[in-house]
Amino acid sequence: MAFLVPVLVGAGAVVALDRPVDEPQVKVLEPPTPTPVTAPAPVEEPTVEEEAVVEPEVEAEPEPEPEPEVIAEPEVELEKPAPAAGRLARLRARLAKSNNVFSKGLLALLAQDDIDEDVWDEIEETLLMSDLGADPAMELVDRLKERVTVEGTRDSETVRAMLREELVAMVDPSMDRRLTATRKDDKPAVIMVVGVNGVGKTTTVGKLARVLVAEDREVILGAADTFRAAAAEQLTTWGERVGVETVRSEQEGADPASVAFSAVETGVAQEVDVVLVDTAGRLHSKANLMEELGKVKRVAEKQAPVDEVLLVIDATTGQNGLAQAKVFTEAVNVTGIVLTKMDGTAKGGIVVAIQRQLGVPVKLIGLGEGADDLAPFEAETFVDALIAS
Ligand SMILES: Nc1nc2c(ncn2[C@@H]2O[C@H](COP(=O)(O)OP(=O)(O)OP(=O)(O)O)[C@@H](O)[C@H]2O)c(=O)[nH]1
Repeated sequence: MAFLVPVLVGAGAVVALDRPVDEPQVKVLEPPTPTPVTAPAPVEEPTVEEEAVVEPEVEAEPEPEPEPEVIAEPEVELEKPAPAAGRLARLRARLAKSNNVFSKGLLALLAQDDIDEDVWDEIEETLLMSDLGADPAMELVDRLKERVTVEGTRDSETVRAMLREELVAMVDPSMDRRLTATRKDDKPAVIMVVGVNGVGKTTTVGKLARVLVAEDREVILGAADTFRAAAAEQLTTWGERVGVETVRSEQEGADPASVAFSAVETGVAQEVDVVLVDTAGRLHSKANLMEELGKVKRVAEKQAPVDEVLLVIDATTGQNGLAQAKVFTEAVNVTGIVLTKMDGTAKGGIVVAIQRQLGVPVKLIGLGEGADDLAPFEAETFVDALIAS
């Protein structure tokens, strides 16, 4: 399945820049400085008498030849991000902890000759520990029970194939996980990234910019996280590494909606493909902060429609993260989930739980702190990684 519609440039895509690399990469929003209006000085026509008293012209010293101006070309080494296609397969080893639960734990239990009720309980418990959620865990146990009865004797390959089939069905390959990242109606695609504190929003925006650059898209970043002082700097650095401009405000605590507006405005003017807007982490329990998120979206939409609102969830927070997520889906129309920190958790089942409870597909997963450790989510590749031997 293609990750982004409709153009997918494969490996080795050249990073396209629409301006020379020595231009400043940061657009800083500053109050406009009033331009003093000065009347042009009247040009006086010289009179004839005046002309008569003009001293004979002394030959002026020849002006020294100006030194040719040397423009220092800053050494901007642009990085070439890894292509997005096939990333999940390449990073599958990062799911080692989840793999331990499914492949080592679950498969061993299922491969036993006699699976009695105690073993089925243990299977269900293992599924619950992976954060699959109570209903899906029960459903899966029922499906497996049914199949084990029908299949009779089972070798480990049959069991693996059976579990794979059932898990893939639960992760649901039919969900539309494509990310809108294509211009339409002469406007850039706009993607907003939201979530609670510290889940990895800024990092995700930076990594996503690289995914898009790897696909030859032109991107603008908007640092609408005006709450955390370092966030704009962090985002700017991510952008600079791949030649992407960041629109930000130098004023701490500036109105995030106005930064988002300016970022989209810049994106429209520069005719880029995608504007990525980072927002501040906020507690789902703070109604005013959730309202602010709605405002950021509305104000940005005065320039161009927001196509995607990606909710970032830290996979290690499990079911607690789910409760937070619900509030976000009520405040803004969340179109996709980014599950971060999947490299550090055994709770791979959270993918199913989130999709079931929120009705929103997981579109991307974070598998590490490295710049290219963000992968488009693919149901089958994900399940294969979980049950790999
Ligand atoms: N291991 C791992 N760490 C990650 C991943 N994604 C992000 N992180 C780390 O999580 C930490 C927080 O990331 P940020 O991007 O600053 O989080 P944020 O949501 O923007 O934070 P606030 O703006 O304070 O809400 C950083 O140390 C990231 O490197 C991931 O997929 N795996």
